[in-house]
Amino acid sequence: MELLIGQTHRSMLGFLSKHSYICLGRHSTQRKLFSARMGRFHTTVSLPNRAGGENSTLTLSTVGFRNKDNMGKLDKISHPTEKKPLNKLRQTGVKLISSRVEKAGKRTSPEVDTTLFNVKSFFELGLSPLLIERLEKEEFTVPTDIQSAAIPTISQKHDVVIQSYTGSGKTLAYLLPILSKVGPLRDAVPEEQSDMKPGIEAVIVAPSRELGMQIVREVERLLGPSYKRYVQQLVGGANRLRQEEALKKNKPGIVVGTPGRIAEISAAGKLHTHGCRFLVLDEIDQLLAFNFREDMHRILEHVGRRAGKPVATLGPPSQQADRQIIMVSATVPFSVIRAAKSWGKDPLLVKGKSVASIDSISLPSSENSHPASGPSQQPRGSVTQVVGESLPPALKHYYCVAKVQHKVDTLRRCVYALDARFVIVFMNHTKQLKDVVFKLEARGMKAAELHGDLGKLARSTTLKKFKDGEVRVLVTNELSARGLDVAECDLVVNLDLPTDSIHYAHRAGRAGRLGRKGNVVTICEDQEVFVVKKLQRQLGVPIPACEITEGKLVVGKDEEKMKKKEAVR
Ligand SMILES: Nc1ncnc2c1ncn2[C@@H]1O[C@H](COP(=O)(O)OP(=O)(O)OP(=O)(O)O)[C@@H](O)[C@H]1O
Repeated sequence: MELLIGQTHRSMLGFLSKHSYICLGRHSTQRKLFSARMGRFHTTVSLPNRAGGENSTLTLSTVGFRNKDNMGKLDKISHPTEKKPLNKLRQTGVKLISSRVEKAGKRTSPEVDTTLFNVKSFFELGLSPLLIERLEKEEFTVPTDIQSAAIPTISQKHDVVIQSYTGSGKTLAYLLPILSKVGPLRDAVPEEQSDMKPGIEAVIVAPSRELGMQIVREVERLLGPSYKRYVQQLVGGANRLRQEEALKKNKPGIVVGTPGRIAEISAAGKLHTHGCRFLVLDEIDQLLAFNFREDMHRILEHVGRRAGKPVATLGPPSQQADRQIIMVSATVPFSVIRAAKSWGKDPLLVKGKSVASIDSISLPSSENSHPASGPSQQPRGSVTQVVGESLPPALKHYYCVAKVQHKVDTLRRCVYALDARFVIVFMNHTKQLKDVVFKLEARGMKAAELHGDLGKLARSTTLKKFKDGEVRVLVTNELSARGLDVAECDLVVNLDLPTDSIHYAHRAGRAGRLGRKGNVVTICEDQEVFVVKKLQRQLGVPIPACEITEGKLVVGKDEEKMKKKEAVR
């Protein structure tokens, strides 16, 4: 068992405190953010954005950083309170304050003003009125932290990496600013542009069909029943001809798909994305994996590429395209930072309630030695964050020692002990899933398997049954670890150990979504306990031992006693 990421990410604990926090604005003028709740404007200092010119560089002086010495200066440019109509709200800026700044050879302590990220309604984020209406209809009222920070940043046309824990609402964080700019719910456009048929305006790439389909459903939900056809799925495993026909007939503005299928249809000349404005790479760290390399190359070369210019003449990858690139994941290793530096223009890292310049993040020397030309390498063992930050705060973690022949029974007793209703069980080998399902069903527990070898229909039927509560235990492999959103999932069980803490985090994150309570139980053999201990150290969350006694999950103080008890079973 290889656990690779611990040392490096521990050394990166202070990473965010090392780089600059800066202020953004739509134009290079001062911006005001209306806070309906506070009933006043906040002043922000602006950052030259992409629209403002490609040569504009981010320097601390151009962005008006705030430290203890210049705080007074910033305060002096505050403006009187005043209520503004909705169109003024679209001028909303995102405030980024220097956290640590070299000044006279001395570093000042971090000072991050997060007031602008504390908005209490989507209305305050400057989204289009039609989209706000749709959000209200769908009962989305309060933005999550990551949405409050990411939406204005993306609206300001910045290339971004969005990092926030699993189940924190990252999908809407990028969908809303996109739908505010393209499609039937967008902001009003100048009359001369209103008749233009723009073609594909946003390409969203996800590493699995399930995640792709889930994103499609989220877009459809936002668009409402009348405009569903504005989004088209291009996932593998589905009929390609039908997808191509739908592209021709419906002329969608947004496509969502897996790298292979998007690249395939694009190579066949059936998908025209040169004019595309947004490229979203969801679960970016997984999309950088070797198996996606060729397809990702094609996508990056073609989506939003300036028409008529061969790639070779366009210079570095970041200057080859007019698109805005948005990369998203709960876990952001250095490979993602490297990709963002290479493909983005002055990219920003939006993380929780803060925004920072990615260009100011220095990569370890081994990472710098890789040419930043594409997603060819997937450096492991380095992350820009404590992986524990990608875990929902309300999740509880335990491990339970069991002999291999008792694992399924322990699982069953664990489900009863926690009275869990929606259980996702992770295993490493597809062949063993069926056996576990068989054993659970034999003991009267409704279970089903989900893995990549099943056809698309079987996969979606199983998933639907699970979401509808017809199946209590979903036995699956790594396929379901990324992005799968079953809101009610209250228990995740690792029946096999995950390969590292990043995999642990994504598996665990299927439970405890959007602030809900949830449990993660790792069932392992005695000789595997040291791996759990290592995961615990790397994740920075307690994973105490537990046992199932008399129908209850008992958290053990005396771990040795528990191991001995299991040994005599
Ligand atoms: N502002 C909101 N109000 C209510 N529900 C929301 C809001 N934002 C998102 N949600 C819901 O929260 C759930 C989780 O969101 P989402 O799947 O985007 O999380 P995520 O951060 O992308 O997770 P992961 O990292 O696991 O992919 C979804 O069901 C989504 O519809």
